[in-house]
Amino acid sequence: MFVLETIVLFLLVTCVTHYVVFRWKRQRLYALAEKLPGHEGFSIWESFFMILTVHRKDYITKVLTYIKDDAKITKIWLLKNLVIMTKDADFINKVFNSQHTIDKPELFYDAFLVKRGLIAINGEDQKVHRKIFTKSFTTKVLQTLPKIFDENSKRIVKLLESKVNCGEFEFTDYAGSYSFDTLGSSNLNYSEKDHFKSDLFYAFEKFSPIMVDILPYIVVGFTRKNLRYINIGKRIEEIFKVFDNYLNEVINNNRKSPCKDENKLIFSLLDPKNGFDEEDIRDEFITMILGAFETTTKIISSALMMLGIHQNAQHKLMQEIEEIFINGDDTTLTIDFLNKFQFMEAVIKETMRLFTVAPILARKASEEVEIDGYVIPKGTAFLLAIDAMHKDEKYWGKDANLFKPERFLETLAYPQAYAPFSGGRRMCIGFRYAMISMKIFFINFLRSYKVNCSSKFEELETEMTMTLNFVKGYKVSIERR
Ligand code: HEM
Repeated sequence: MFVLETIVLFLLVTCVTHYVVFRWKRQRLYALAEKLPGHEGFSIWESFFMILTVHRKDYITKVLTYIKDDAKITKIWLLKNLVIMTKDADFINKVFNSQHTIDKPELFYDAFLVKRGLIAINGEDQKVHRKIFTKSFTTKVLQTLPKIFDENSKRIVKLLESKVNCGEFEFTDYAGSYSFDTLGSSNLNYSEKDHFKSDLFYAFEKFSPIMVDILPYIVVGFTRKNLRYINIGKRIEEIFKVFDNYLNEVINNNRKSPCKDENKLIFSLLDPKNGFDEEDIRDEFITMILGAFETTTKIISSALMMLGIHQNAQHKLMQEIEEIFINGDDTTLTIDFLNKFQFMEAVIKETMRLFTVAPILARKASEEVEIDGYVIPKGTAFLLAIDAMHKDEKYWGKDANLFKPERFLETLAYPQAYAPFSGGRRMCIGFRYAMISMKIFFINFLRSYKVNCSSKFEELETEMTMTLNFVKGYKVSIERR
């Protein structure tokens, strides 16, 4: 009996000591958090309760419902983590541009499972990786892309012939194949194979929903290693097997006939001078495809749905395309030539505003930092609600929820309220690349086909996971011009 009492007492004293030390070490965090506006009583138990009761698919949406409309920022506690949420354009831009909020919080980004990839990597390593990859996205390099993208898009346009007058079909299969091919043939040297609905294509398609599924596990401290024993972890391992097989194939091919173009990402990844180890190479390879694949695919597909629904916008865009080509312009696709398509650019920008493919971005305070008069404790995570900012009437007017590309032909009242590619030092490295690839796709596609969509704009339902998706898919029908 005495032994049992001693053990219980010992455990009790250990727990209390741990708790007291834990609280003591975080004194300043609690003191500063106290002064921040927001949800006061979100205890550890409530956080657990939310994780257990909310469907994973609605996890992010649920957290965002705590954003207070009348406050610039709203704090919540997610377990032991202090999180600040905001949809305020000025605050968001200050976070983008502060040198103390460049890092990404592991709390959310560990779910990407690519710790060494540019999307999740932090600190000095981020600067080194970003510098190395920037040379693949310079204007000089981008100028070589239109020719490659022209060929890629013409292949997809040809593939689409089988869908003419065949009713509605899922467009992301085709847009996805295009996004895949463009990256493969321009930067990653995996173009020899046709990736239309290949294993690799499907592995990437499955990867994004899985990241949301594992988010609650990551928040409570699971890693890829200990997830392995449960079903979801097994699914992850299967996907990574496909990634690894493919990467090995690419590496072996490049060893046999090494890529000589030092501006290509694959060259930088495999160049011993850059000192990337196996994990760096794998995580960057996946990051680049992940960064380019789903984003470009979803924006191309949503923009075509918008054109199918808003036939007047499609008509206006066709007029622009015809005028530019008929006016005797050089039809060699160059960046200067693409810059002439102003209405097309407006359509793409409006689509990215309404259907922000990365609806929430996150950052972490690597130091204690003052932003807009609030002192934010070191380690705080920021959830930046870009999608909500993009639809806020305060910035976009009463018609904020309507598809109106023309607004981008005028000077925006609040340009800082638009950030589909994020901002500051972590802004999308491929944003110009993406615009070139999307414009070329639309030129070749729209010169061949008219697009229709039977969905009603007001009835389109979206769901917010790591990315924003249409619940019923991206369905359009096409007819020949
Ligand atoms: C419509 C197309 C695209 C959209 C809307 C988009 C959007 C974004 C956003 C919002 C971020 C910031 C993510 C964050 O802060 O967590 C990002 C980062 C990134 N994107 Fe894109 N992206 C697009 C296309 C591309 C393409 C084509 C590539 C590559 C060729 C690419 C590669 C990356 C990479 C590597 C990052 C991480 C950058 C860093 O943290 O330093 N993206 N993208």
